[in-house]
Amino acid sequence: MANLDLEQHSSENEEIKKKKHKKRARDGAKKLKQRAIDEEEPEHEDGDDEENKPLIDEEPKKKKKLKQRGDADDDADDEAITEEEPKKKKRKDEEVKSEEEDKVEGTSIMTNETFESLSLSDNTYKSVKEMGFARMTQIQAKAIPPLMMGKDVLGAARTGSGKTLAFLIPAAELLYHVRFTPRNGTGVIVICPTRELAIQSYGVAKELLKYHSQTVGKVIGGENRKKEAEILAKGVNLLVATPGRLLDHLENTNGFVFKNLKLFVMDEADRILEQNFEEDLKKIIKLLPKTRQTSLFSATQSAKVEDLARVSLASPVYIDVDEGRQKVTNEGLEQGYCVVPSGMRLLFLLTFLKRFHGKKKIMVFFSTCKSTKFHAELFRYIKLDCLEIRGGIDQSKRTSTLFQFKKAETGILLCTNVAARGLDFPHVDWIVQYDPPDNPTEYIHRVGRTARGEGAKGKALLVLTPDELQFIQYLKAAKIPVEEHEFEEGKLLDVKSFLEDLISKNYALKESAKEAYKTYISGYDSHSMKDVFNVHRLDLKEVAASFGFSDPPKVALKTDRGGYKSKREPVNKFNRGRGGRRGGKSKFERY
Ligand SMILES: Nc1ncnc2c1ncn2[C@@H]1O[C@H](COP(=O)(O)OP(=O)(O)OP(=O)(O)O)[C@@H](O)[C@H]1O
Repeated sequence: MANLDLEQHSSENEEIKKKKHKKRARDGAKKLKQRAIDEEEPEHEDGDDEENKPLIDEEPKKKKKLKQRGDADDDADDEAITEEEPKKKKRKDEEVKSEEEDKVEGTSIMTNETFESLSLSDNTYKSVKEMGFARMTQIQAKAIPPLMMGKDVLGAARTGSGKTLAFLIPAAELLYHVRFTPRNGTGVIVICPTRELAIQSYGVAKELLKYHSQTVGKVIGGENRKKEAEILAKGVNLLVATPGRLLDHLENTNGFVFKNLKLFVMDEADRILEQNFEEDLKKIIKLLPKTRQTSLFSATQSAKVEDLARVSLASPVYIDVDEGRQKVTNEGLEQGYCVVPSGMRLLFLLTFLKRFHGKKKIMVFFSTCKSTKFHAELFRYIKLDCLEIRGGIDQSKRTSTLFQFKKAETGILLCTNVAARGLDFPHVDWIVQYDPPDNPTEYIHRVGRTARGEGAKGKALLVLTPDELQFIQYLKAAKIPVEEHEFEEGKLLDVKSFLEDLISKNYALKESAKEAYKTYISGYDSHSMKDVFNVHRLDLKEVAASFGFSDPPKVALKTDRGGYKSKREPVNKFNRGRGGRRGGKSKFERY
């Protein structure tokens, strides 16, 4: 690798920095070390000490310029950064403000149409009312009537805009009107790409059907297959499933009655059609009764979804709520990016999380399971509480974490893309993409975990290395507004040598860091946008530093040295302006 000069340069800088911040280095390491030992140490108030000062300039560069000229309303923004008032009250004010702004701009996800106007059955209407919803979102107003008329629908609407009820309300009405009983078996199947999303949609379906006599169930990977088979044999009228487990039951569970299926729904259809599920889906569709209603929903669409729609939907109604919008992400979402040299990434993340720990609700995305695992282990070791959702964790633990983070007012969730789609965690303050997404589509889904629902607000931060900066052009081309935040290197926690020392001496952490380092590189190698994320441009010494190593560890790296091809998806009606490209086939399982 031709990085010798850079390495030398960075080590010289390191020396200068070390001297300059010698005292702070000692203090910082001491503090962190102390916290690792002493759990009882109280949290500092915002701004009380060095390490709690904002790491990044939380105002995007552009806004700052405006403010200097006196054009911007600066107080509101400053408040958002140094908020002292209770979180709930602040949210309410923000929601009211955002709703007003949305109305002016005509970009609200809400309509003035009411659920009452739909002439729903009393039992469905009662549940919707109890959920606290009176007016419909745009996708609900547009999709529910045709679905209730028995039409096939291909529906696209931005993240957090109420797609779940858009397909579940017609499903509940259908089962009610055809008087499904457990003896009739399954009348509606909803498939979801992840287990957590299936669990969540099952929860919404149960709530919606709680006054109906029809039964609701779920079959998902990682749960007890035999128990599921017994429940299916008793008759599940509305079934929520992940593709692999559904196929397994369709093929092997004798008592599973699906010959009466009336409606088949694919949530996050574009994700389901990606490589891991496409084969399963083809087999599932072959096994299901041909005369049925079908609908596909997602915030982002792909050419494959269009192809599937062409072959499996009969005269479908195409609904694209956001067509023609100037941006594809939510109004209440403030999106920024930070350029952080590879070797400083870990310190950056640690400093960021320490600042907001106990005050904000934060999701941090990593590219691989092993990297998520390592960071969770490291953070817990140094008493920075966090939760994790990723592959390789027992499903019951994943499920309890899902509900724990849903309920939490504040907290940190480290996760892979397994949490990128569809999950509805209330009031997430920050989405941090520590490892960049594979493409703009994945970016949209990740940031869609915040600013969800009517008038909600949230912030998103993308961490890029200087070599990855070109990704911003792709985001802008996909109508995703991101602005740069400056961060001050001098505000990083000066605990580099403390972490290196810790990791070199703690066997378990060291092994975990090695695995994380290895999979980070192989994951990087499997990026579909090779022009932006080129594994050959990685400086391994710097990468190693971001896993707490002073030198790259000796691990066997399985990277493709044979050159790269960019797998771009042709732009089509549904991906135009919504990411525009889809992740190519991954050689490595990234979550
Ligand atoms: N009519 C409504 N009025 C107000 N809030 C609603 C309404 N319908 C749904 N919501 C709320 O909006 C949030 C987002 O809904 P939902 O999870 O269905 O979004 P989604 O469009 O499926 O998002 P994603 O694309 O991320 O899967 C949920 O908290 C839901 O309870």
